[in-house]
Amino acid sequence: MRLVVTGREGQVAASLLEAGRGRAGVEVIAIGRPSLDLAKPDTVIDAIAAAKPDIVVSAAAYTAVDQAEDEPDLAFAVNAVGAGKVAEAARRLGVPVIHLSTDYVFDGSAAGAYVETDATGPRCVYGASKLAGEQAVAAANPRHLILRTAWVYSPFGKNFVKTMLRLAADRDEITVVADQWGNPTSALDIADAILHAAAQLHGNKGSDASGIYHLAGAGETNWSGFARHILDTSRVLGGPWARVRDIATMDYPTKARRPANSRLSSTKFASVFGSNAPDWRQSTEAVVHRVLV
Ligand SMILES: NC(=O)C1=CN([C@@H]2O[C@H](COP(=O)(O)OP(=O)(O)OC[C@H]3O[C@@H](n4cnc5c(N)ncnc54)[C@H](OP(=O)(O)O)[C@@H]3O)[C@@H](O)[C@H]2O)C=CC1
Ligand SMILES: Cc1cn([C@H]2C[C@H](O)[C@@H](COP(=O)(O)OP(=O)(O)O[C@H]3O[C@@H](C)C(=O)[C@@H](O)[C@H]3O)O2)c(=O)[nH]c1=O
Ligand SMILES: [Mg+2]
Repeated sequence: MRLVVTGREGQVAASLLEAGRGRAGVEVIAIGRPSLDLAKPDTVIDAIAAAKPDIVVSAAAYTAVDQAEDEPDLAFAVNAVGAGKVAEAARRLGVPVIHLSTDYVFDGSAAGAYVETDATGPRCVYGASKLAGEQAVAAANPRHLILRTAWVYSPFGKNFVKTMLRLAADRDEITVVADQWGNPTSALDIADAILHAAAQLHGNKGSDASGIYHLAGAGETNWSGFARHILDTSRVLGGPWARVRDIATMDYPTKARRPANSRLSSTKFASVFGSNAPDWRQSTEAVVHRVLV
């Protein structure tokens, strides 16, 4: 089974490349700029066809949440039009697409964890562009899994774990918002889940599991709790530590509005594919360990 993933150095792409190297019968190829540029739709079809996928994983995206407020056209070009082209490329080749989306499609006003049928209502440009991407993907290729995940971190690329470790190296105290709740998710776990689902899609060409799925780390926390667990883990391993002080969203002004609650229920993914992401604490510890050691 040959997976072609968009984005060469993104967290999910890098994690899939690593996971693929460790698995017999699985080959993972990453394609990205300049041969595949989501902002240039006419590059997409040829770049994906040339890579000869059995399954396409659409992981590349414009992910700079605050910057997107100033560049809505580019965010939509990449996350909506570009994503749709990736799904179309897969359809033309007769293969499924697994497309990554986000908790930021929700407005955050729900009391509990969001399920796939809950109403969306993005509060920021990034979230709106990703929601438009979901719709473009579903319209372009009937064989699609749209995996909404959240708060992704990994040993690769830029993420909150690395930011906290960097800040702790030269500060005694870090202030972090404690009123936005969600599910930190390791890209290493996302890669495992994608390979698991891809094997079922590939082995079972007729069955239709197409649709939206939530896939996020088990358990829940807020950004402050996440920061504290990152730094407490680091301290045990002899890495940097700082005190984490809880603040409110209004004390940490940002261009983009983020949902106060973006917890995702991963029950549907578990029941259809028989696998789930582990608890966020355990996966955080594994990633902090890899970043430090
Ligand atoms: N990060 C997170 O917290 C979350 C992410 N997601 C979604 O999961 C997916 C994977 O995220 P993650 O791995 O963290 O993303 P990253 O931000 O780590 O990587 C994004 C990738 O997209 C590539 N990219 C950006 N613009 C273009 C373009 N115009 N053409 C081609 N490639 C482009 C980047 O390439 P380059 O390296 O050249 O810049 C990079 O490889 C995305 O769809 C994202 O929206 C969902 C929830 C949470
Ligand atoms: C660095 C920092 C952030 N924060 C806050 C800001 C924000 O509310 C929260 C997380 O900060 P970030 O900049 O990592 O958040 P953000 O870039 O919004 O993360 C999001 O990225 C996109 C791609 C997604 O799809 C989402 O699931 C989510 O992971 O923590 C602090 O309170 N203190 C700090 O020192
Ligand atoms: Mg990996």
